[in-house]
Amino acid sequence: MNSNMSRSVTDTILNFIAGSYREGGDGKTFVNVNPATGREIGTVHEASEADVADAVAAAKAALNGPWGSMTTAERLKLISAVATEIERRSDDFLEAEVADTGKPRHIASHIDIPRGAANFRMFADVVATMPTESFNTPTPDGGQAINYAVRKPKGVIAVICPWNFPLLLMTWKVGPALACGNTVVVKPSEETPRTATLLGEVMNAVGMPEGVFNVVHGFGAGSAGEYLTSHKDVDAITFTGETGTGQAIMQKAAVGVRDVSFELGGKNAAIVFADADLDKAIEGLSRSVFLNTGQVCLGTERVYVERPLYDEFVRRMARAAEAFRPGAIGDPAYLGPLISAEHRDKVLNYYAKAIEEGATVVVGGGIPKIDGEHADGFYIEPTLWTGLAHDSTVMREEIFGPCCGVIPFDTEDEVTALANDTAYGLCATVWTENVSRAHRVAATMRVGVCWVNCWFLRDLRTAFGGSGQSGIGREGGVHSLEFYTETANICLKL
Ligand SMILES: O=C(O)C(=O)/C=C/C=C/O
Repeated sequence: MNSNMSRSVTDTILNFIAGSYREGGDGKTFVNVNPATGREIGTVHEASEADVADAVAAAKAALNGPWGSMTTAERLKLISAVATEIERRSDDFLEAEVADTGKPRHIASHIDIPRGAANFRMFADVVATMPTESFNTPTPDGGQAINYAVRKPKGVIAVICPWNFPLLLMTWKVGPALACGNTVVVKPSEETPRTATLLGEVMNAVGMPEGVFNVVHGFGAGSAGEYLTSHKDVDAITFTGETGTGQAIMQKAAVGVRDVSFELGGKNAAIVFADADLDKAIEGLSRSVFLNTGQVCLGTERVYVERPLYDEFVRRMARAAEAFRPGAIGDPAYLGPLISAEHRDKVLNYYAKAIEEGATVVVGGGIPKIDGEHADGFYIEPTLWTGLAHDSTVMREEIFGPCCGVIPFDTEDEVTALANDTAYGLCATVWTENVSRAHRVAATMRVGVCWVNCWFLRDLRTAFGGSGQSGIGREGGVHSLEFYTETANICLKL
């Protein structure tokens, strides 16, 4: 499946069930659009309820078949082979990801695709080296017993993944799920079906038993996502996306008491103290606000700057925002499109709301004028606001676009209260050269991840996830094992 930006024909994107590609049983399809041009470039076949049932049945059969009877070493060898095959086909994954998202090629080639391979390799290592526990237990009769733990796969995992880092976020779940011996049924976002579908070719190429990895397409109510999350043979559900969708999935998971792992929305704060290294803070925050056109769950949308630095910070951040060139494909400063016209309308509504709420638009605020092939792409201006109240809608609700509001503060207590004044709790960044203050303030942030003088620096072994309405559970390193395995204790009387 090779996609290029100026395609005339459209690709056919199929479901992948029990090792084979298939159209949807109900004959339903939906269009796949390239956000950089606004043009249709594919036809996606929706999985019917029967197709989803077939996928779950194939996943269950694999658990009770060749996959379940494989030794850990054999299983991990296959997982590592998947990573190698993704790397061998990185160009195909790059084309597919860029076709679906319109994101700059350097982001997809440096972040999305390498993480696709890393997420498999990482968890093969974790499972291979992860110890369990055992205890020598003196018994009341003066004898001994041994207690030891064993980790078992949970079973069939439903993986519902988002459109902003499609391969990265799907494999961040599929990697540990398979490494721990589970099987998966993946429901990619309807906006970005390509790389998950392409991964099926990789699974077949390495000889993964059929049914271990399945992909079903669909969107909205009464479709694949709903069939999957309510299927009685799905043992657990992992999801990354908006908090509202998470709540709906959680209700489905309650039937049958299935476990969930959620990475949800955020309204991440940055705190910039007057003693911060301003070059570092501007470099880090211009990435955190504008990378992937602000479509990053870990991105920053509210910045608090200590008053003495405030004016200089706003000036420097404005320059950083102006340096981006929406729609200028091939230009190093290229800023990609938002994922869809609907999402751009949502972000534009917040741009209008900001004006209503008294914002000063320092930079941006609208749709850029773009000629030529990308005139109909879903581009938007990178935007910087001052003058917004901390409790304004724009400073409280997740926008998921290339924009942020900047607010001055005077004391450490004031700013930690402001940063924590949110129902979310995904991540935060703190910028200061004062080491004690860095540790102190980072520890007070009610988030899952706090970066100090950096952003999106990822060690895949660390605990990763959100507090409050930003999620449930932690992914990364051994933390993923808590969700993808059931630990059993065996007590043996000697
Ligand atoms: O880096 C990761 O493992 C991860 O999950 C990134 C999430 C980005 C969400 O937008």
